[in-house]
Amino acid sequence: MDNSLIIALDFANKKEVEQFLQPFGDRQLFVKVGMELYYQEGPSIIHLLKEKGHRIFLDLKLHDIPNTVKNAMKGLARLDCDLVNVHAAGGKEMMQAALEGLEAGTSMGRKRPYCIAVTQLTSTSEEQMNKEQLIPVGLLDSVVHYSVLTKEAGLDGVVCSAWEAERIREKVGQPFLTVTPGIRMKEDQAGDQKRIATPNFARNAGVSAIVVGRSITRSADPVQTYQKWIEIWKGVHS
Ligand SMILES: O=C(O)c1cc(=O)[nH]c(=O)n1[C@@H]1O[C@H](COP(=O)(O)O)[C@@H](O)[C@H]1O
Repeated sequence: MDNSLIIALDFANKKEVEQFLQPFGDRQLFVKVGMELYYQEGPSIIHLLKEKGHRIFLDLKLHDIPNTVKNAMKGLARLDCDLVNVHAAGGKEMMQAALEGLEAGTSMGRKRPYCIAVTQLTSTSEEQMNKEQLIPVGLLDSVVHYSVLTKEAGLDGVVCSAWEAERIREKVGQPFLTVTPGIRMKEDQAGDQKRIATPNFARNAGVSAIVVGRSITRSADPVQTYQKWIEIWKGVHS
């Protein structure tokens, strides 16, 4: 998992995914399938990506009562992805249930997928969190609090912004994954993301993996853009 650049395949259907991946040839990538794509294509998109040898983060952000999450995770485990996630706001019992489900659904002899929890979405600002969620603390404190809860539930790490990763490591220790979306080059549009950081910043903050969507998928030459991102992320141009 460490030092991965995960490409968010936020596309409407399988055809768009194939068009995007075609110029990458046989190159094996770490890709993320989120709700936009999974709700349209279902398990078949996972089978297709696995056949091509890609590693997969299945990002469905489960958040429901523990029993429902447990049974849903049991089914998702059978897809044999590398990484899945839940919302930490669902609580410790729900997160423990997610793990139980994953373990129950993982075939004998296989390793269960890593399971991480979303703390505060990278599209959330401190002001929004205070006013809309009525959480009366600083955003960093909320993210660290959810990270501690996630660790106590036995999960493998969190989704957070690069700004919180160092503090989480100090508080929670290792091993604990910090997977960070909201990554942008200086010249990129932030769009709906509020807590953004550059790949250089993320690397210096010691995050485990970055998630990059539109900066690569919507670029004029995705293969070249991906290559540029990889070089910066891996520190070739640092
Ligand atoms: O769980 C996620 O992957 C996720 C959590 C979060 O807090 N913020 C976030 O942006 N994401 C996902 O990461 C991707 C970011 O995409 P871009 O903003 O296009 O780079 C999207 O697929 C989001 O669904």
